[in-house]
Amino acid sequence: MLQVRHLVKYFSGVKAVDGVSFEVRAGECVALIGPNGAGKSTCFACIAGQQRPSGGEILWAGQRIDALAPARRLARGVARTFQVAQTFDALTVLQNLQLLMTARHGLPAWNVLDRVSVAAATQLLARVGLQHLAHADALGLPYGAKKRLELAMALVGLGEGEGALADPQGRLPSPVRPRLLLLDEPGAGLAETERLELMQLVKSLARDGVAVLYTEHNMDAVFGVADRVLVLIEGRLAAQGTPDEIARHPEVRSRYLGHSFDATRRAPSHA
Ligand SMILES: Nc1ncnc2c1ncn2[C@@H]1O[C@H](COP(=O)(O)OP(=O)(O)OP(=O)(O)O)[C@@H](O)[C@H]1O
Repeated sequence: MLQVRHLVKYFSGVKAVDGVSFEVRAGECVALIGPNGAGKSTCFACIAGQQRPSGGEILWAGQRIDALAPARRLARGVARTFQVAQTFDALTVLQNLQLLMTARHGLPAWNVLDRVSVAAATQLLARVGLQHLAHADALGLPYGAKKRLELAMALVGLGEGEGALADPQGRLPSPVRPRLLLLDEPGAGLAETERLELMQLVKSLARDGVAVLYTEHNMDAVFGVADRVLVLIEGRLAAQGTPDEIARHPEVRSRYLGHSFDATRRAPSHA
Protein backbone atom coordinates (compact mmCIF):
# COMPACT_ATOMS: atom_id res chain seq x y z
CA MET A 1 0.00 0.00 0.00
CA LEU A 2 1.12 3.56 -0.78
CA GLN A 3 0.67 5.91 2.18
CA VAL A 4 1.15 9.63 1.69
CA ARG A 5 1.06 11.47 5.03
CA HIS A 6 0.90 15.24 5.42
CA LEU A 7 2.96 15.79 2.26
CA VAL A 8 4.23 19.37 1.86
CA LYS A 9 6.33 20.82 -0.96
CA TYR A 10 7.53 24.43 -1.22
CA PHE A 11 9.17 26.01 -4.23
CA SER A 12 10.92 29.14 -2.93
CA GLY A 13 7.98 30.36 -0.90
CA VAL A 14 5.22 28.85 -3.09
CA LYS A 15 3.40 26.02 -1.28
CA ALA A 16 2.74 23.69 -4.21
CA VAL A 17 1.52 20.79 -2.00
CA ASP A 18 -0.08 21.64 1.31
CA GLY A 19 -0.42 18.78 3.81
CA VAL A 20 -1.82 16.08 1.50
CA SER A 21 -2.63 12.62 2.90
CA PHE A 22 -4.06 9.62 1.05
CA GLU A 23 -3.54 5.90 0.41
CA VAL A 24 -3.55 3.64 -2.64
CA ARG A 25 -3.95 -0.09 -2.12
CA ALA A 26 -2.83 -3.01 -4.31
CA GLY A 27 -5.38 -3.64 -7.04
CA GLU A 28 -6.77 -0.10 -6.91
CA CYS A 29 -6.83 2.34 -9.80
CA VAL A 30 -6.82 5.85 -8.32
CA ALA A 31 -7.00 9.14 -10.25
CA LEU A 32 -5.42 12.38 -9.02
CA ILE A 33 -7.20 15.33 -10.60
CA GLY A 34 -7.51 19.08 -10.15
CA PRO A 35 -7.11 22.41 -11.95
CA ASN A 36 -3.84 23.54 -13.56
CA GLY A 37 -1.29 24.40 -10.91
CA ALA A 38 -3.13 22.44 -8.18
CA GLY A 39 0.01 20.46 -7.32
CA LYS A 40 -0.68 17.13 -9.05
CA SER A 41 2.67 16.86 -10.87
CA THR A 42 4.57 17.97 -7.77
CA CYS A 43 2.79 15.42 -5.61
CA PHE A 44 3.50 12.79 -8.23
CA ALA A 45 7.18 13.73 -8.50
CA CYS A 46 7.53 13.49 -4.71
CA ILE A 47 6.16 9.94 -4.80
CA ALA A 48 8.26 8.89 -7.82
CA GLY A 49 11.43 10.56 -6.50
CA GLN A 50 12.06 13.44 -8.91
CA GLN A 51 11.25 15.94 -6.14
CA ARG A 52 12.21 15.84 -2.47
CA PRO A 53 9.26 16.70 -0.14
CA SER A 54 9.64 19.70 2.18
CA GLY A 55 7.65 17.83 4.82
CA GLY A 56 5.56 14.75 5.48
CA GLU A 57 6.15 11.08 4.79
CA ILE A 58 5.69 8.70 1.87
CA LEU A 59 5.56 5.00 2.67
CA TRP A 60 5.42 2.10 0.27
CA ALA A 61 4.82 -1.41 1.59
CA GLY A 62 5.24 -0.06 5.12
CA GLN A 63 8.63 1.60 4.57
CA ARG A 64 9.62 5.24 4.06
CA ILE A 65 10.70 5.89 0.47
CA ASP A 66 10.67 9.71 0.35
CA ALA A 67 14.45 10.04 0.65
CA LEU A 68 15.28 7.31 -1.89
CA ALA A 69 16.53 8.00 -5.43
CA PRO A 70 14.09 6.97 -8.20
CA ALA A 71 16.22 3.92 -9.10
CA ARG A 72 16.01 2.63 -5.52
CA ARG A 73 12.25 3.18 -5.51
CA LEU A 74 12.07 1.22 -8.77
CA ALA A 75 13.94 -1.66 -7.13
CA ARG A 76 11.21 -1.64 -4.47
CA GLY A 77 8.45 -1.76 -7.06
CA VAL A 78 7.64 1.90 -7.79
CA ALA A 79 7.67 2.76 -11.52
CA ARG A 80 6.41 5.80 -13.41
CA THR A 81 5.61 7.10 -16.88
CA PHE A 82 5.79 10.71 -18.09
CA GLN A 83 3.34 13.22 -19.59
CA VAL A 84 5.30 13.02 -22.85
CA ALA A 85 6.13 9.36 -23.43
CA GLN A 86 9.85 8.59 -22.95
CA THR A 87 11.24 5.80 -25.15
CA PHE A 88 14.56 4.98 -26.87
CA ASP A 89 13.71 6.20 -30.35
CA ALA A 90 16.80 4.77 -32.09
CA LEU A 91 15.65 1.23 -31.21
CA THR A 92 12.77 -0.96 -32.28
CA VAL A 93 9.82 -1.55 -29.97
CA LEU A 94 11.15 -4.99 -29.02
CA GLN A 95 14.69 -3.69 -28.47
CA ASN A 96 13.37 -1.00 -26.12
CA LEU A 97 12.16 -3.73 -23.79
CA GLN A 98 15.18 -5.98 -24.34
CA LEU A 99 17.53 -3.14 -23.44
CA LEU A 100 15.74 -2.53 -20.15
CA MET A 101 15.57 -6.23 -19.34
CA THR A 102 19.32 -6.46 -20.03
CA ALA A 103 20.01 -3.52 -17.75
CA ARG A 104 17.79 -4.97 -15.02
CA HIS A 105 19.87 -8.11 -15.00
CA GLY A 106 23.17 -6.25 -14.98
CA LEU A 107 24.20 -7.42 -18.45
CA PRO A 108 26.12 -5.02 -20.72
CA ALA A 109 23.89 -3.34 -23.30
CA TRP A 110 25.74 -4.97 -26.23
CA ASN A 111 24.29 -8.29 -25.08
CA VAL A 112 20.84 -7.04 -25.88
CA LEU A 113 20.32 -9.01 -29.07
CA ASP A 114 21.89 -12.35 -28.26
CA ARG A 115 21.63 -12.78 -24.49
CA VAL A 116 18.18 -11.52 -23.69
CA SER A 117 15.26 -13.69 -24.54
CA VAL A 118 13.12 -12.29 -27.30
CA ALA A 119 10.34 -14.40 -25.84
CA ALA A 120 10.28 -12.40 -22.61
CA ALA A 121 9.97 -9.07 -24.41
CA THR A 122 7.45 -10.48 -26.88
CA GLN A 123 5.31 -11.78 -24.03
CA LEU A 124 5.18 -8.32 -22.50
CA LEU A 125 4.42 -6.67 -25.84
CA ALA A 126 1.44 -8.99 -26.17
CA ARG A 127 0.27 -7.90 -22.70
CA VAL A 128 0.15 -4.25 -23.84
CA GLY A 129 -1.22 -5.03 -27.33
CA LEU A 130 1.91 -4.13 -29.30
CA GLN A 131 3.09 -7.48 -30.63
CA HIS A 132 2.29 -6.46 -34.23
CA LEU A 133 4.70 -3.51 -33.90
CA ALA A 134 7.60 -5.45 -32.33
CA HIS A 135 10.04 -4.64 -35.14
CA ALA A 136 8.89 -1.10 -35.84
CA ASP A 137 11.23 1.77 -34.92
CA ALA A 138 10.08 3.55 -31.77
CA LEU A 139 10.73 6.86 -33.53
CA GLY A 140 7.89 6.51 -36.03
CA LEU A 141 5.29 4.98 -33.74
CA PRO A 142 1.78 6.41 -33.59
CA TYR A 143 1.52 8.23 -30.27
CA GLY A 144 -0.94 5.73 -28.77
CA ALA A 145 1.54 2.91 -29.45
CA LYS A 146 4.35 4.98 -27.96
CA LYS A 147 2.30 5.39 -24.77
CA ARG A 148 1.76 1.63 -24.61
CA LEU A 149 5.47 1.03 -25.14
CA GLU A 150 6.31 3.40 -22.30
CA LEU A 151 3.85 1.54 -20.08
CA ALA A 152 5.51 -1.78 -21.01
CA MET A 153 8.90 -0.23 -20.19
CA ALA A 154 7.63 0.74 -16.74
CA LEU A 155 6.42 -2.84 -16.30
CA VAL A 156 9.89 -4.17 -17.20
CA GLY A 157 11.20 -2.10 -14.30
CA LEU A 158 8.80 -4.04 -12.09
CA GLY A 159 9.97 -7.39 -13.48
CA GLU A 160 6.79 -8.10 -15.43
CA GLY A 161 6.85 -10.42 -18.43
CA GLU A 162 10.18 -11.99 -17.58
CA GLY A 163 8.87 -15.46 -16.91
CA ALA A 164 10.78 -16.77 -19.93
CA LEU A 165 13.97 -14.95 -19.04
CA ALA A 166 16.75 -16.66 -17.10
CA ASP A 167 19.73 -14.71 -15.72
CA PRO A 168 23.33 -15.71 -16.68
CA GLN A 169 23.36 -18.27 -13.87
CA GLY A 170 20.20 -19.82 -15.24
CA ARG A 171 17.97 -18.70 -12.38
CA LEU A 172 14.60 -17.17 -13.06
CA PRO A 173 14.34 -13.55 -11.94
CA SER A 174 11.74 -12.78 -9.34
CA PRO A 175 9.25 -10.06 -10.24
CA VAL A 176 9.15 -7.21 -7.75
CA ARG A 177 6.19 -7.51 -5.38
CA PRO A 178 4.29 -5.37 -4.56
CA ARG A 179 4.12 -3.00 -7.50
CA LEU A 180 3.06 0.64 -7.82
CA LEU A 181 2.55 2.26 -11.22
CA LEU A 182 2.52 6.07 -11.35
CA LEU A 183 1.12 7.32 -14.66
CA ASP A 184 1.42 11.03 -15.43
CA GLU A 185 -1.49 11.91 -17.74
CA PRO A 186 -1.65 8.56 -19.55
CA GLY A 187 -4.41 9.86 -21.83
CA ALA A 188 -2.67 13.11 -22.85
CA GLY A 189 -2.32 13.51 -26.60
CA LEU A 190 -4.59 10.56 -27.44
CA ALA A 191 -7.93 10.53 -29.23
CA GLU A 192 -10.88 9.46 -27.08
CA THR A 193 -11.10 5.84 -28.33
CA GLU A 194 -7.35 5.28 -27.98
CA ARG A 195 -7.42 6.87 -24.55
CA LEU A 196 -10.24 4.68 -23.28
CA GLU A 197 -8.58 1.54 -24.67
CA LEU A 198 -5.36 2.47 -22.91
CA MET A 199 -7.26 3.05 -19.67
CA GLN A 200 -8.84 -0.39 -19.95
CA LEU A 201 -5.32 -1.82 -20.18
CA VAL A 202 -4.30 0.22 -17.12
CA LYS A 203 -7.32 -1.04 -15.25
CA SER A 204 -6.52 -4.65 -16.14
CA LEU A 205 -3.04 -4.14 -14.66
CA ALA A 206 -4.67 -2.96 -11.44
CA ARG A 207 -6.89 -6.03 -11.50
CA ASP A 208 -3.68 -8.11 -11.65
CA GLY A 209 -2.74 -6.61 -8.28
CA VAL A 210 -0.76 -3.51 -9.27
CA ALA A 211 -1.51 -0.32 -7.30
CA VAL A 212 -2.13 2.42 -9.90
CA LEU A 213 -2.09 6.17 -9.29
CA TYR A 214 -2.57 8.46 -12.30
CA THR A 215 -3.03 12.15 -12.99
CA GLU A 216 -5.43 13.09 -15.76
CA HIS A 217 -7.13 16.11 -17.35
CA ASN A 218 -9.49 14.08 -19.57
CA MET A 219 -12.53 13.33 -17.47
CA ASP A 220 -13.55 10.38 -19.66
CA ALA A 221 -10.34 8.69 -18.46
CA VAL A 222 -11.35 9.29 -14.83
CA PHE A 223 -15.09 8.78 -14.45
CA GLY A 224 -15.93 5.24 -15.54
CA VAL A 225 -12.29 4.15 -15.09
CA ALA A 226 -10.98 5.03 -11.62
CA ASP A 227 -12.01 3.11 -8.50
CA ARG A 228 -11.38 6.24 -6.44
CA VAL A 229 -10.65 9.87 -7.25
CA LEU A 230 -8.48 12.35 -5.31
CA VAL A 231 -9.01 16.05 -6.01
CA LEU A 232 -6.28 18.61 -5.39
CA ILE A 233 -7.16 22.29 -5.31
CA GLU A 234 -4.50 24.88 -4.54
CA GLY A 235 -2.18 22.23 -3.13
CA ARG A 236 -4.59 20.65 -0.69
CA LEU A 237 -6.73 17.54 -0.96
CA ALA A 238 -10.17 19.07 -1.41
CA ALA A 239 -12.00 15.74 -1.78
CA GLN A 240 -11.55 12.02 -2.20
CA GLY A 241 -14.12 9.36 -2.93
CA THR A 242 -15.73 7.20 -5.57
CA PRO A 243 -16.25 8.80 -8.99
CA ASP A 244 -19.96 9.23 -8.11
CA GLU A 245 -19.15 10.99 -4.86
CA ILE A 246 -16.66 13.28 -6.56
CA ALA A 247 -19.07 14.12 -9.39
CA ARG A 248 -21.58 15.32 -6.76
CA HIS A 249 -19.08 17.11 -4.49
CA PRO A 250 -20.09 20.80 -4.24
CA GLU A 251 -16.58 22.31 -4.01
CA VAL A 252 -15.22 20.07 -6.76
CA ARG A 253 -18.14 21.04 -9.00
CA SER A 254 -17.85 24.75 -8.32
CA ARG A 255 -14.05 24.97 -8.51
CA TYR A 256 -13.12 22.35 -11.09
CA LEU A 257 -15.70 20.21 -12.87
CA GLY A 258 -18.30 22.92 -13.45
CA HIS A 259 -21.97 22.83 -12.44
CA SER A 260 -23.04 21.32 -15.77
CA PHE A 261 -20.67 18.34 -15.43
CA ASP A 262 -22.46 15.04 -15.94
CA ALA A 263 -20.38 11.97 -15.12
CA THR A 264 -22.99 9.63 -16.59
CA ARG A 265 -22.20 11.00 -20.02
CA ARG A 266 -18.71 10.27 -21.26
CA ALA A 267 -17.42 13.79 -20.93
CA PRO A 268 -15.29 15.12 -23.77
CA SER A 269 -11.79 16.45 -23.09
CA HIS A 270 -11.62 18.74 -20.14
CA ALA A 271 -8.29 20.54 -19.97
N1 LIG B 1 10.08 23.44 -10.29
C1 LIG B 1 9.25 24.38 -9.85
N2 LIG B 1 9.72 25.57 -9.43
C2 LIG B 1 8.88 26.52 -8.95
N3 LIG B 1 7.54 26.39 -8.89
C3 LIG B 1 7.02 25.23 -9.30
C4 LIG B 1 7.84 24.17 -9.81
N4 LIG B 1 7.04 23.14 -10.16
C5 LIG B 1 5.77 23.52 -9.89
N5 LIG B 1 5.76 24.77 -9.37
C6 LIG B 1 4.59 25.52 -8.92
O1 LIG B 1 3.90 24.68 -8.01
C7 LIG B 1 2.49 24.78 -8.21
C8 LIG B 1 1.92 23.40 -8.53
O2 LIG B 1 2.39 23.00 -9.83
P1 LIG B 1 2.13 21.55 -10.43
O3 LIG B 1 2.85 21.51 -11.74
O4 LIG B 1 2.45 20.53 -9.43
O5 LIG B 1 0.57 21.58 -10.65
P2 LIG B 1 -0.32 20.59 -11.55
O6 LIG B 1 -1.57 20.37 -10.79
O7 LIG B 1 0.46 19.42 -11.93
O8 LIG B 1 -0.62 21.51 -12.81
P3 LIG B 1 -0.87 21.05 -14.35
O9 LIG B 1 -2.19 20.37 -14.35
O10 LIG B 1 -0.88 22.34 -15.08
O11 LIG B 1 0.27 20.16 -14.74
C9 LIG B 1 2.28 25.81 -9.30
O12 LIG B 1 2.06 27.06 -8.69
C10 LIG B 1 3.60 25.79 -10.05
O13 LIG B 1 3.84 27.03 -10.65
